[in-house]
Amino acid sequence: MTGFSYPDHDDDAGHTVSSGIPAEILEMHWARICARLQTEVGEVEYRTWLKQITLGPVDEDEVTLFLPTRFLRDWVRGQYGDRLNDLWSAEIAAVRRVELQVQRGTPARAASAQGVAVDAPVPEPAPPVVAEIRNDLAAPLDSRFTFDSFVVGKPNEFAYACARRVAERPSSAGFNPLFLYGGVGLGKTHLMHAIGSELVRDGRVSVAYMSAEKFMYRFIAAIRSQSTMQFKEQLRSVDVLMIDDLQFLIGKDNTQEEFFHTFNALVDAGRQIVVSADKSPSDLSGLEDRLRTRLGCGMVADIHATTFELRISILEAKAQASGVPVPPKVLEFLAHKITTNVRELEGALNRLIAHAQMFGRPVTLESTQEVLHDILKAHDRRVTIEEIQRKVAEHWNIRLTDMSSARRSQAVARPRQVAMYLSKQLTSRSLPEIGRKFGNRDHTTVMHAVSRVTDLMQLDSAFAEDVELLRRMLES
Ligand SMILES: Nc1ncnc2c1ncn2[C@@H]1O[C@H](COP(=O)(O)OP(=O)(O)OP(=O)(O)O)[C@@H](O)[C@H]1O
Repeated sequence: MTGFSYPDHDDDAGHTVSSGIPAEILEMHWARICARLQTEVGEVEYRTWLKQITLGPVDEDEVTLFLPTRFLRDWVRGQYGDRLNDLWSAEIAAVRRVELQVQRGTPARAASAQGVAVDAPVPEPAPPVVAEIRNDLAAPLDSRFTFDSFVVGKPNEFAYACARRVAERPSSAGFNPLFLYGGVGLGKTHLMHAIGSELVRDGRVSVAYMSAEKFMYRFIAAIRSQSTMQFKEQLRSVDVLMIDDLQFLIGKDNTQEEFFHTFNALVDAGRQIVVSADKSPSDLSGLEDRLRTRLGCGMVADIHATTFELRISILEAKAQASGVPVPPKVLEFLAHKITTNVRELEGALNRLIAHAQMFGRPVTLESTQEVLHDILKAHDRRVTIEEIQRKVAEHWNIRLTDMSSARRSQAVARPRQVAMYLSKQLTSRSLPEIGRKFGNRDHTTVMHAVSRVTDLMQLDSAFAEDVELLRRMLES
């Protein structure tokens, strides 16, 4: 498949001259790539590392990007080199290589939340870093998104099993189309790329993966260049068509219509379709009924919100892959704090790891709070006594009802005292109010709990660490 093509053009803007692509169009592509990266890695991660890239010359099949220091160049290459390649070639199919170069004078901003500057003396430009772009699909697949790197847990095991099944036996009855849906950053794209990579690796079938947005742009470009027949033929010649983020087609009636026909042609010819969206087919109310009906008649698999256990497993896997030791308490802390989205969780861990590597210091709970100060703040909320009770009960594995029960065994009484202590520390509730929330206990019981926990924390460092961890998790 090919991407956009541009007529020859004499550019007069000067700084980003390419072979035939107007400078303003290049800037538009670059802006779109930046916006995509920003969504993928999160605002903070983006501002810390990626915003410092500037667009250099674009030449035939090669894009040059500038960074202000060698450190940043190496970091961006290591963490985002493949992604930049993929995104550029998805924008302009002719692009084969992305070079990352150090250039004096490009803006060096703070590299960490603490404002540690990285604009140390800029070394002579190193030889350009060249990464090859794979050109086997409509949009290249991200080589990081494989089945092996996907961590499976209760919330995603069904979707994972369906994806594996399609990768093993595309077009099986009951699995066509495969419709994956779920909230933002929960792994839909990851699974689609994993299916694609698996099929392409075996060389069994031809696969085309693209976002619904890209599908629309290509369709419009084909109409403009009067090559819709060619576009249709190309699409209908693949064995597996994967369209990501289908909700983008809501309200785009002509593109929906085209997709519907492509869909029918492929399924009728026994080809596999994989689609992702943020909602189930029946809830995608802006899509035409007939399309929704067809989308829902294969296998529909929901990726649910992550659980604490899954977040821990994902963090463990990613920390291990990085080679930087991250203490379990830090992983627990992150998994408690960042609950919405795996992308953000991953971004936070990457930042910690980068910080540890940059300064040669181990990752600790303290450094985590410092380095992720802004992210944690964004996830902060007012803590309630109920929440404290729940977290403490979870931590020591007791029943929530024991927070207000009359049971006095130490296994129950101690966590209850900790919950009272934390309620005093973290909320503005009075002692009698706290007492009432713990089974109508007297305020003197709460006072006793506070002083008992304070004493114990001084005597027993492991206990103190547990309480401290809980406090950090709950703190706003
Ligand atoms: N179960 C998982 N195991 C490992 N990594 C995961 C898992 N789930 C998500 N991720 C990672 O989280 C990030 C976001 O995932 P992905 O882009 O697939 O989400 P998405 O559901 O497609 O989001 P969006 O709705 O924004 O398109 C990726 O880096 C992905 O590798």
